[in-house]
Amino acid sequence: MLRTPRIPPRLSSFVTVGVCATVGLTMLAMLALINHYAANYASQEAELRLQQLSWQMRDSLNRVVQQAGSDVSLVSGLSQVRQASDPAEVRSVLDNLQTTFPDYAWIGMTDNRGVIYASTSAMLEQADVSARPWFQSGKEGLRAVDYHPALLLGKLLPKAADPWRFVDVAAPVLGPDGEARGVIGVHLSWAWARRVAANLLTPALKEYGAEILVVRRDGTVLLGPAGMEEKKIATTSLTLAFAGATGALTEDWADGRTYLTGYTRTGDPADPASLEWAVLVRQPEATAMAGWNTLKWQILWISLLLGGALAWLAASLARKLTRPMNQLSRMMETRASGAAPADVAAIPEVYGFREAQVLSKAMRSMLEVERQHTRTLERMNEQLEAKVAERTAELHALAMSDTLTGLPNRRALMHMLPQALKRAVRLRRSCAVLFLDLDGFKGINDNYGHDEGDELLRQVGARIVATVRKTDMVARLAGDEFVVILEMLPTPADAEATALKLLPQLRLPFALANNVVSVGASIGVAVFMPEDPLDMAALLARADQAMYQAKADGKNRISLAPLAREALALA
Ligand SMILES: Nc1nc2c(ncn2[C@@H]2O[C@H](COP(=O)(O)OP(=O)(O)OP(=O)(O)O)[C@@H](O)[C@H]2O)c(=O)[nH]1
Repeated sequence: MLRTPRIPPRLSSFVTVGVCATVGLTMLAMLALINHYAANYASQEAELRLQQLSWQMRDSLNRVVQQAGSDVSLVSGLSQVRQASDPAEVRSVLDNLQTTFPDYAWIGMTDNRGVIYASTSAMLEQADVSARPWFQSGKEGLRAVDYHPALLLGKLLPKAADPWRFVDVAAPVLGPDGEARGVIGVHLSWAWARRVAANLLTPALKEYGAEILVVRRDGTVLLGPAGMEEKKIATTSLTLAFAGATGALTEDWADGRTYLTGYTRTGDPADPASLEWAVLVRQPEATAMAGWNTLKWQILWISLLLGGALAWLAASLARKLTRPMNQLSRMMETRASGAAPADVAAIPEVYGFREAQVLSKAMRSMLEVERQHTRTLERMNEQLEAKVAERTAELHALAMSDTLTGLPNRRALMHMLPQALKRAVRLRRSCAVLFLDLDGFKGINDNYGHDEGDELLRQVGARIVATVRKTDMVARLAGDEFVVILEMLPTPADAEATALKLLPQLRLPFALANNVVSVGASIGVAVFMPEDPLDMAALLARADQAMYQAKADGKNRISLAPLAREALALA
């Protein structure tokens, strides 16, 4: 089976596809890398932001609880409190302390039995709080008591937007003798924690759905989004925070959404004056990554546009780079197909790049050399043809002429006689053949030698030519035989007249090299009439027979052959 040879792709297609594929693959690789690294980066950035926010919240909570602890320690150490004999003295100190930090909702001092001895605004004085955890733990030393709703004070304090919730800090009061005198306790309004959270959550963070949660070890949300407070949660971030870790992660929450969550823990488990809470700052993943998603689509579109532009640029560049090669290859194809350009100018001189320039120059010079060779060959061919024609003419002349006399020979006669006959028919003018044979020529040869005989033949030929008209043809057949063709005869009798004119001319003496000789001639005359058949052989035969007749009649005379129609009649 014949296999069609595979046609390789054009250089421009090859380069264009190659460059476009490279650009495309590079763009895809870049997009994949950008997608991977930038998404990771965006996610890490968001997580770090949430983690930092949780740290800020943690630090603020720790600071306030510590501050409360310091304040309680300071007050419990004051001599006015330790040696107080009048509740008013202690109350004035406590009121002063409250003014320094309005979120101290209530500060009070008990006696050893747990009865309020003095308090801010004398609120709850003489009330028994011995069962309250802050009193119980405060007797032991500086202690913090976790978030709890207000019991007794809830009714006494002014109404607030949220129900009163407290965090308590308490410390024992020792008399000058070192004996316990009671406990000082501070009820820290939870509003403070809400304010800290509100301050940390900037409008931008709120807009992107960031939320701060403060959660107790049992999972109860102390502070958080509406609807979640005082409800329990259980998340990985919560577990990690209470395990003492801090960081951020992506996790699913009970509401079915995925959040990025920063987590940390407040307080110090070894310090009873501190409070342990988990601080979680969460943001829905969709909003946290919204900026990145927008950016991703922008990058994708820009990449596509850039890729398209680059591919177009690459294709244009490839076309520009390969155009010179294409021009050259097309030109070579044209030449190879045989439709060669006329000259060197048809091969363009290309300057696209060095290789193409070198190639085009080489091709131009090759073509120039080829053109010169062709011209030389053409010239040589012309010369050869001219020489052949010359030689052919010479050979033709040689073949057609008698070497001794230079007159046309038998071959020439055979060639020209038919033409003469055709002319006679065409022009309706008769022609004639004189068949002439010298008389006594053999004797000249025998007596004076062959050279003298040759000379005689030359002079006889010349004399016949000189006697007849220039338009008449004189040929030497062989030996001492000559034939004269007479054309355009006005009448058939003119042939006889010419023969009679020849006889005396040939009888005149011939001056040879060494001798002067005289010969005669016998001439047979045959006339061709325009209506005669075109039979050259018959015409010659009639002339020949007439010549023999002249010989037979005594030589040195003419003999007229019968006309063709007469000869036919005789036959
Ligand atoms: N010198 C010379 N002689 C030739 C040439 N060709 C033929 N001859 C001679 O010419 C002679 C011709 O013979 P013939 O025509 O019989 O001789 P002739 O003496 O003319 O006889 P008739 O015709 O009967 O008068 C022969 O002796 C040939 O040898 C030639 O080229 N040169």
